[in-house]
Amino acid sequence: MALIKTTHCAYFTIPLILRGNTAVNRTQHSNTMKEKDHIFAAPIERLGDFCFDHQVADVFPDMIKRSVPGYSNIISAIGMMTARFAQPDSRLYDLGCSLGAATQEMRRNLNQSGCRIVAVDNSAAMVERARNHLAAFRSDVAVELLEADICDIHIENASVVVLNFTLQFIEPSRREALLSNIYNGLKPGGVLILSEKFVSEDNTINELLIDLHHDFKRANGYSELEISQKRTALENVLRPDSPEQHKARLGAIGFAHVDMWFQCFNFGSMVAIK
Ligand SMILES: Nc1ncnc2c1ncn2[C@@H]1O[C@H](C[S@+](CC[C@H]([NH3+])C(=O)[O-])CC(=O)[O-])[C@@H](O)[C@H]1O
Ligand SMILES: O=C(O)C(=O)Cc1ccccc1
Repeated sequence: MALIKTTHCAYFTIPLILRGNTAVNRTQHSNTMKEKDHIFAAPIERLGDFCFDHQVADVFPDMIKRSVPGYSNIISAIGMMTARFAQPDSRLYDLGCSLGAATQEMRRNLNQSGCRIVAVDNSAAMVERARNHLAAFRSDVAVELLEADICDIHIENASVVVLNFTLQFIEPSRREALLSNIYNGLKPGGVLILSEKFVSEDNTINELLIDLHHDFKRANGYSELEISQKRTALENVLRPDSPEQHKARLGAIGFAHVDMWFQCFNFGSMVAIK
């Protein structure tokens, strides 16, 4: 198999996508939402850091479904929590919205008047596709889609804030300020839904959960090469905290109630209420 050289991004310069054994020119495929993730299928000679570029955005629904245990359950529960926690005339935030899966579920379940959803991502490729994706559904709920760094936006009048597998990509030294900004922008009784990949503080359990996650990926058709190359590409950019670290930080910021509501292997979701 041919080696694919890259520069900064793990796959930045790859001109082709692979479908089974066939290399296909990307421009022939406009139906990006149905692309299968083969990004790490071929050996990559100089593996750079993982980033959310056009290549990832094109395969993202397939990638996240096959890589994150519980992802679709979490998206459904975000809808359920929206129905419970949304307050009239408030804002709902989807921070690191990617293609807008959580935004769309919030929108479908919103049962209060005068609300607006603010969906934010700093990847131009994601925002472009999210705009098309969200435009495909009929809804009376206003959605503001911003291409911005979630650390730079002002959060206000919020009843629901979603960080669905986004905080893990934020520089660790900036996480506390971001969460404080969210806390300050939440109304009393408002909720933060925080989904993350976790590291376990017990080494044996940590290794077990990582192995089980890799089994999950194997069961979803990823090869050993795909698993190991993606793992390397993610090393410097996805830095997980432990559930204990998350709980302590959210409590110290001021959240009145914090707990894990879902966990599968080393992935899970927490709820924090102001
Ligand atoms: N500083 C930042 N500012 C804005 N966006 C950022 C930043 N850093 C990373 N992102 C964005 O956060 C998203 C993380 S994916 C979220 C899935 C989605 N929530 C979903 O429910 O489908 C999770 C994953 O791929 O594991 C990407 O779209 C990044 O561009
Ligand atoms: O695939 C992984 O190993 C993950 O940790 C999840 C993931 C999913 C999509 C983009 C980046 C990481």
